[in-house]
Amino acid sequence: MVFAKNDVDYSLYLVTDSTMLPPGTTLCSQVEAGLKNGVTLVQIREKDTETRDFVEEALEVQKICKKYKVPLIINDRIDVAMAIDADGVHVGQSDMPIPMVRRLLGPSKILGWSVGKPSEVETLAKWGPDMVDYIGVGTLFPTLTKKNPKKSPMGPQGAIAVLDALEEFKAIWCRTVGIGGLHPDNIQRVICQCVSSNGKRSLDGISLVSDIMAAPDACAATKRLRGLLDGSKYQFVDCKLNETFPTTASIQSVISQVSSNRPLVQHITNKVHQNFGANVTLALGSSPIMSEIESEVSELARIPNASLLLNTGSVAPIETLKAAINAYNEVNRPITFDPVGYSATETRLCLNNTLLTYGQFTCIKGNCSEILSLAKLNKDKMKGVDANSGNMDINLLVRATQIVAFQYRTIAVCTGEFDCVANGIFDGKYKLSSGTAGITAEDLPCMIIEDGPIPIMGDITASGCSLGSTIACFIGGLNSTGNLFDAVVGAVLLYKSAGKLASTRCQGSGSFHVQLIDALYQLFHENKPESWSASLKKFN
Ligand SMILES: Cc1ncc(COP(=O)(O)OP(=O)(O)O)c(N)n1
Ligand SMILES: Cc1ncsc1CCOP(=O)(O)O
Ligand SMILES: [Mg+2]
Repeated sequence: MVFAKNDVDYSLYLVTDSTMLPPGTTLCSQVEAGLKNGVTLVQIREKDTETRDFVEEALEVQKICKKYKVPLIINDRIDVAMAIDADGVHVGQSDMPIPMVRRLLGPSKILGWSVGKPSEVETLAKWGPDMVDYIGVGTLFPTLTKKNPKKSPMGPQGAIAVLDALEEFKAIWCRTVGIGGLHPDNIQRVICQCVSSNGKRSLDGISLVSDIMAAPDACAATKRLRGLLDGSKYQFVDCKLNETFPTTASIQSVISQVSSNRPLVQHITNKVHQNFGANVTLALGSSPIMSEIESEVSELARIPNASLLLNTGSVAPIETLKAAINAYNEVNRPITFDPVGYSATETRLCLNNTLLTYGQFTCIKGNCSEILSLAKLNKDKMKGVDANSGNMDINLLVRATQIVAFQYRTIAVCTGEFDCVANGIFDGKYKLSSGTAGITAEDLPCMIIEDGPIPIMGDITASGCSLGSTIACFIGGLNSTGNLFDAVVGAVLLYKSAGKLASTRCQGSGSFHVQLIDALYQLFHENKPESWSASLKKFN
């Protein structure tokens, strides 16, 4: 049986490994369970098996694949593939060179290549459409299955760079599967986020080993994976995610919800911000808890209207941060991420990037330097953690905010003399292969909030961090019918107006701290956004 290459379904690609079989299962029983429940492509990968045994196993698996009319790919071993007339081969960067493999296999067989960086895409594009049919993009996340991996995990952002390269070098024919550490808790996020910048391409599927091969119930495991792939809606917070633009009326509704729901806002933040953040949270009718205790994050996340603010100014142990992200993602509660000093040092860059690949954030906020760095649009290296405000070009900042929102599938906030808020959530929708149907970052809804310069805002500590507290209160306090974009824009509008009001009432930076809390308290409890001083306008 020869499979037409355009008919290959890459959506759920099982790679075998008989070293992790649970008791009472066999290589063939796990493969058949997968095929019965939605596996669409199989690769036999037996790294430590003698050739004779490998051939016999491959023939057994081939029989089952034929029964379900699913192609069988052989890992590494071109000789075995030819010997049993398999449907294709997968090789990596250190295996036999692709042109040789293609010459041995002939033009009709499926040929897959492991790709981890754009330069490898450039090579396959130069070879043209008769060489590589699909690429395994990874390793996405840490995994114990592949021994001594040569590269560190690339995360969704690394996969986006590969997808962008396929578009840049016009390898339109080439299909893609993500691989490495893929499990139900990250698959939807990967498909959602891994979209090329031109919006035209997302992964064609996911490839995995242990989630099925090590599953005591491979049928159930496969059914769960199939459901995630076909779900097409990643609801990572339990709020309405539509694309309407915020108004003062909708912001008034948000404040009413926050006031009645009194959200619990867990702060994992820097020491300087803790006290002020707690007082800002209280002023906004919410309940702060400054906890960095790993063992209680799951319990806190399950409290009604719980909301997490993760500020990496001075960090809790990374395992605590990861546990918190997991806990809030698991129960679909919002996380506001403030990557303080994002790329100011290698340490902060590594920490923040690790966390950014680790979970889904409802809102990512930063000053203009941090957002420009996140969007890879920063010209000079960040210095310290202060915003390099200067006379920034509004178009550049809006573009950067939209790129961050698009790439992290989040609501991005860029703070400075004027604030930008862009909505990259796409209503939680995702689709294999065709990305966002051509919608790009610059198409994202973006709001500008202005109230003129408030220089004294930069003369106190934790003013930027406390906008994070405000956002966390607003998105945490929403009803399930609440609108996230309204909530984040409302938080920014309130904070900017309160800052302006406080600056007119204070005698210096000491009293500004107090006046800012009073102004937040007053504007929140009055709840008359139409009378606030800051202006709200659509950018596009
Ligand atoms: C679908 C898919 N993607 C990547 C790999 C890894 O192949 P390779 O880099 O050759 O490493 P080994 O699998 O040979 O250890 C794969 N096998 N399948
Ligand atoms: C073969 C391979 N190539 C890159 S990661 C990997 C193993 C993936 O295994 P798992 O799905 O169990 O993480
Ligand atoms: Mg290999």
